[in-house]
Amino acid sequence: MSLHCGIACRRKSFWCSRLLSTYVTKARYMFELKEDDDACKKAQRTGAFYLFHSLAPLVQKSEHQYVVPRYSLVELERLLEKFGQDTQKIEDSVLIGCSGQQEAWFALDLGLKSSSSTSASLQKPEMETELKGSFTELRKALFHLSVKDATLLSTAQALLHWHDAHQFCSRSGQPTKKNMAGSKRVCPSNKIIYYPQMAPVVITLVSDGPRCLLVRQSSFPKGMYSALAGFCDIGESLEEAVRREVAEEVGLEVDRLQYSASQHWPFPNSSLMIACHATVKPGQTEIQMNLRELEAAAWFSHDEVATALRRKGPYTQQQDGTFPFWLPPKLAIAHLLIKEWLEKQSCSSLPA
Ligand SMILES: NC(=O)C1=CN([C@@H]2O[C@H](COP(=O)(O)OP(=O)(O)OC[C@H]3O[C@@H](n4cnc5c(N)ncnc54)[C@H](O)[C@@H]3O)[C@@H](O)[C@H]2O)C=CC1
Ligand SMILES: [Mg+2]
Repeated sequence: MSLHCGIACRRKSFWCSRLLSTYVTKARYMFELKEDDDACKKAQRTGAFYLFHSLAPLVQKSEHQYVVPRYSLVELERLLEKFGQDTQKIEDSVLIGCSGQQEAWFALDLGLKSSSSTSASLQKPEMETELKGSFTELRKALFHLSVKDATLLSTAQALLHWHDAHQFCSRSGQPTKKNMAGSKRVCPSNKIIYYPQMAPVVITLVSDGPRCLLVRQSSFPKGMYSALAGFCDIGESLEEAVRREVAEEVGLEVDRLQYSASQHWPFPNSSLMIACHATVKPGQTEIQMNLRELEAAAWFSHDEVATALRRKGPYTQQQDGTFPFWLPPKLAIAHLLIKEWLEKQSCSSLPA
């Protein structure tokens, strides 16, 4: 079936947008902006810009939630001029999304130096005063943002980070040049194209029936446990990665595997988290923890998990010196896996 609606389209666009849903129109508009530098530059005139400094997003802190300010192209140009900067810096911005009304959204880092612009990085404190906000490390800001803003800023930070780390061709050593949208970089000398990358990571909630397995790495905040996670090795299928990670980290063999959902996660670089439920073989539940990877691993009952999910932060040290047992917040896909497991447990314990 043809993707086109069959009606003559006078718009100078790749696609005819009549009769298409808002979602499809948006997807095709994004495609056009990634493919066509002129269209993307034009979209900047009516678009909105999110600002970063050295990969930390600008947020305005209010009592309950952080707000993310956005700027028009004119406001951004004025800001750069005020700080004695070349407006050419705007060419470093990357496309991160668009609204249903085709307002394109961009992200720009004012602190990072790029090979395509000669502008110096801007001073953070002066910018913060001018913008009445603060550039806050994404890890800290993420859980104070709405899900929509958190998702958008995660995408933005991951893309800005990738561009910062891929300014030179790994074959010729020459500076690479980004396209206007930032969906790729090209080496002008040998035409090699570099595309932004994500590393696939499996995250698995292992269950033995009445209990689920949760683990801690020493880098986790005190008291927090999560599902088992690990980067996929090259050449592995999703199923093989889950099996290997569980065996490597806790010395168990998984039996059945059920895919749940996936999520982009900006840390440490940019990962595609693929979340699954798995069960261990009956009677094989003895954990043999890999001490190079984990600090703790244990089986938890339905009630222990339900209590931890209800627990609200801050998770401060208790009188006996320990920290309360708590679980990743809603935004993390680990939270979804744990909640799904709990719900399944509750259903299976209901009288028939
Ligand atoms: N969104 C969520 O709910 C959760 C997300 N995660 C994320 O999953 C990621 C993976 O979990 P880990 O247990 O740390 O993985 P892991 O068990 O594979 O161990 C990490 C080690 O794998 C190696 N490694 C292999 N490929 C790598 C790559 N592409 N990038 C970085 N290191 C690589 C490194 O030696 C690293 O120290 C974490 O970085 C974390 O941010 C973890 C738990 C919950
Ligand atoms: Mg791991």
